[in-house]
Amino acid sequence: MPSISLNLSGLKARNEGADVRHDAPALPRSPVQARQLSKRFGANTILDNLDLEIRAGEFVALLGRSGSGKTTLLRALAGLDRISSGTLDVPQARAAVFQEPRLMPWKRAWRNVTLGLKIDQPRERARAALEEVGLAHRENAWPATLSGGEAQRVALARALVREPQLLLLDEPFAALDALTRIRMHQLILSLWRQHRPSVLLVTHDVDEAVLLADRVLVLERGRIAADIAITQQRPRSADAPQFQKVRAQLLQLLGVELDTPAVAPAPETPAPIVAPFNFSNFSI
Ligand SMILES: Nc1ncnc2c1ncn2[C@@H]1O[C@H](COP(=O)(O)OP(=O)(O)OP(=O)(O)O)[C@@H](O)[C@H]1O
Repeated sequence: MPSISLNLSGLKARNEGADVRHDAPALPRSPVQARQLSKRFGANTILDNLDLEIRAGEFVALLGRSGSGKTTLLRALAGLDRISSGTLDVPQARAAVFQEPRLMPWKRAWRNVTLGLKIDQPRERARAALEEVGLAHRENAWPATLSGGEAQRVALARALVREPQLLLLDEPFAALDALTRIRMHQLILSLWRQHRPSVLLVTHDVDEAVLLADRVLVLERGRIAADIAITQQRPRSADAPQFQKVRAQLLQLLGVELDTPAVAPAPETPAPIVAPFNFSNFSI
């Protein structure tokens, strides 16, 4: 699998120009391999000698408290930011979708899909990608006329048209309403099944992670603190005991106290009207 190998252990390695190579390894390798990866902003170490591997076609979700460095890691994998030290192997063919669709408002939907690409028959390719996300009929729409979900599907089509081996998703469903989010979950799973890229999904939503991923990672203090395989068959029900067990485990890892009363209030005490804790759609 073609990959760029970046050895960015400081300025020296970069200046020597020996840090980018195209590998043709004898053994099949995981498309994403990070070893001892660190990212510092000034005196702040955000990623601290982190090791990460994502196998071909694997769907991985990344959870972590706010500020734990999830986006920093995703941006490094996307090649948007340089790492401070360590090694990082990522496929050349990669694409990212963010919480905001980031469409150019002065370009029609289909032009946004192929923006920056030098390809034959761009319009046909854009149309095919838009069709995959159910938006072929909106190919001529201006971004301002699209709903939030539609705009996010255009962003997804823009990623798909690049035929990524690695698809990076940074909370792409967070700004959508609950119903649209459910539809987007179904869409992303069906696209993943069809194209089989490796996926890294950054999310705050524990349920979303358990619903979609093969593996859920928890980022803490700059490293992967937990790596949990989700073995439940898809489609997954959030009501299944298996689902609830993993959810509880992840919430505990994320430091969320589940404050459920062990004993019902005595009958003579006026019971406060409190809605039962609803695990569904719990996010951090
Ligand atoms: N360009 C930057 N310059 C300085 N500090 C930064 C920069 N980008 C991120 N940081 C810091 O790195 C830390 C991690 O940020 P990051 O956005 O990766 O966290 P996150 O886990 O994605 O957070 P959230 O869940 O709230 O989106 C934060 O303390 C942030 O302030």
